[in-house]
Amino acid sequence: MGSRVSSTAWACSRPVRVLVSGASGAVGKELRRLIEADPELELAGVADRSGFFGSGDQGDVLVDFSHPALTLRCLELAEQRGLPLVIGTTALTERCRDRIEQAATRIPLCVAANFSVGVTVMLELAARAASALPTTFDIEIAEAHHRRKLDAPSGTALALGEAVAQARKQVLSEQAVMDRSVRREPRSSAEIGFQVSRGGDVVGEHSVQFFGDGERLEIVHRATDRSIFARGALLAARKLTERGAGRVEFRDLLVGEIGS
Ligand SMILES: NC(=O)C1=CN([C@@H]2O[C@H](COP(=O)(O)OP(=O)(O)OC[C@H]3O[C@@H](n4cnc5c(N)ncnc54)[C@H](OP(=O)(O)O)[C@@H]3O)[C@@H](O)[C@H]2O)C=CC1
Ligand SMILES: O=C(O)C1=N[C@H](C(=O)O)C[C@H](O)C1
Repeated sequence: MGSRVSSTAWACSRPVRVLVSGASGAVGKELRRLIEADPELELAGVADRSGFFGSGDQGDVLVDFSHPALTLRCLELAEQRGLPLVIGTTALTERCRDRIEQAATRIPLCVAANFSVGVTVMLELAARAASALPTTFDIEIAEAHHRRKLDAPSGTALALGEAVAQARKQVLSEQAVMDRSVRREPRSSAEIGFQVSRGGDVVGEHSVQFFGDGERLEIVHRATDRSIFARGALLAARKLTERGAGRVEFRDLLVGEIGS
């Protein structure tokens, strides 16, 4: 994936300059490591809690894996400078989401809760299973992450919830059950349940379970190396530098990179 030569790099015969937001974080470190190892990429500037990009940081694309407060500043900067923007940060606020819609009319944008190839395919498999199985099958989504993670359920778990809800023509917010301990009633088949585990150094695990009578179908993804997210985001970054304004889904940027 990462070894492909981007047409931008050829056309400009210089590396693609990447601004990294959240550079001191776990994914930010992976991004910096991959950029430094790739002659077609150059680290153009960094931002984290202690400082934002300077006026001298001239980039071709901005990649953000940080916190919604920093994401908002990245959206403002990208819009001001007309920079393509990749957002991996999860638990985005309504303000961020509104700003994303606004920015997408002016700059190329890719926002995904999970930049791994495996989860991108899993989202499609989960939707397919939800529409293929009878609606009597009960859906539960489970996720586990490292002890440092702030948001719950993960952005990926919520995206999986959206995928299965849409496939069943449901609205996730009306069917999501986050805490069963406050309920004293049998489960309805329309519910979509969520379970969250936090501990240790788990990179990220997600499962969608379809419980029938006498059978259970499970779709599981386990991330064991955080570089998968950074690699996917840098692929998106290169591709965005070749596109015009508008929001694009990560799965659409993978066309031609992975199987159909
Ligand atoms: N889409 C995907 O594929 C993936 C998404 N993620 C998401 O990316 C984000 C970052 O994850 P991860 O790298 O593990 O997190 P870390 O906690 O390791 O890093 C967070 C980064 O954001 C900065 N930051 C945190 N809070 C603030 C704040 N209030 N204002 C400004 N900057 C802040 C930190 O700066 P400092 O170090 O100075 O505190 C750090 O650079 C999360 O939202 C996570 O869910 C994670 C993995 C994959
Ligand atoms: O915070 C993390 O680590 C991760 N966050 C993303 C999410 O919230 O879905 C993706 C991945 O699972 C790792």
